[in-house]
Amino acid sequence: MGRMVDGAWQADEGGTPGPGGQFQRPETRFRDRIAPGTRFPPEAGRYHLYVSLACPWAHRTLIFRRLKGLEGMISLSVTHWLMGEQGWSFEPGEGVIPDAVNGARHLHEVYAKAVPRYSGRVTVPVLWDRQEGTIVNNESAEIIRILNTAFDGLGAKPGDWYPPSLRDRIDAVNERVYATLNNGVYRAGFARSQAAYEEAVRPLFETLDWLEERLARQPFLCGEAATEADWRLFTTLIRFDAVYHGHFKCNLRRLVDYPALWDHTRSLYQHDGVRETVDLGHIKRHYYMSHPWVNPSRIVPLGPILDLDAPGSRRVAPLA
Ligand SMILES: N[C@@H](CCC(=O)N[C@@H](CS)C(=O)NCC(=O)O)C(=O)O
Repeated sequence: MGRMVDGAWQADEGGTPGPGGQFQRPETRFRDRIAPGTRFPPEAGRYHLYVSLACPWAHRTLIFRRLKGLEGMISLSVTHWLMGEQGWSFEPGEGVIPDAVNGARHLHEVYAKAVPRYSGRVTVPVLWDRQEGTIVNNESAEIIRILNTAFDGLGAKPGDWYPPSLRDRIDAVNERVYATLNNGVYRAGFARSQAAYEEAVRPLFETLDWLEERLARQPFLCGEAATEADWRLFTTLIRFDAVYHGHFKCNLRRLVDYPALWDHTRSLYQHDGVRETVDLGHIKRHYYMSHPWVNPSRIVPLGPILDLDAPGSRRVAPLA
């Protein structure tokens, strides 16, 4: 891992822990929107998405690109699974899509093109604008909102995954799921003290219990329709038994031990085109090989065996 300081790459070991050994996630830097009449108007063929198939935050944006049928309008690069000394790269490998826009070998070159003296972390996802030659946004929560509506006038697939009538409910679920689960798995896995680890794992499983109870009563997190909140949960849960349970020590229970959550995960996985966005090979190799301070042998476990194709019972559709 590493970071940029004044436009130059510097290797490090995954950020600075807090005083109690807690993992601290830094703020993202590029926060613009795509909207008519702005510096970044909606246009087919203008924007490019950089993702890693391993990363749950980038995975959200890949899913929204698919849900909204934007493959023909927004081009894609996929990094190599290994995040090594130089950070994310486009070294050849199975599933890697090289950077045809900027010709970068490493993602940090893309950040340096946007801001030559950039200081900060070099993360995926990145939404790039070919015309201005810069980064529009590198915050997944915002990129999925952009993809959800910005291209609707240009022929994106209909469907609002963040409908006004459900926003309060979606925001409330997102807040808890982000703090204790999406980011909670990292707080557990990157903790540098026993106390920091336990402080992360206990609320994480309280949230899983709370979600299980909710999904036993209703098909989706905010009621009868699937929403953004379900997709934000999905990208963490699809990685749960394969990496967070072992590599990040989130092991009080497995996802498959929660019948409703496991059914919900499979239902989303089986929704139109979503399984093609899931690459457990990239996911497992990335985590087990990229964090040598967590897994010094870099051995990638063979299991678990997961039957993701066992039929899920929920009919995934946004609010009509
Ligand atoms: N807030 C960002 C977080 C993205 C993020 O942390 N991505 C990780 C991969 S899972 C990354 O690229 N980390 C590299 C680093 O921190 O150096 C988002 O949600 O878009």
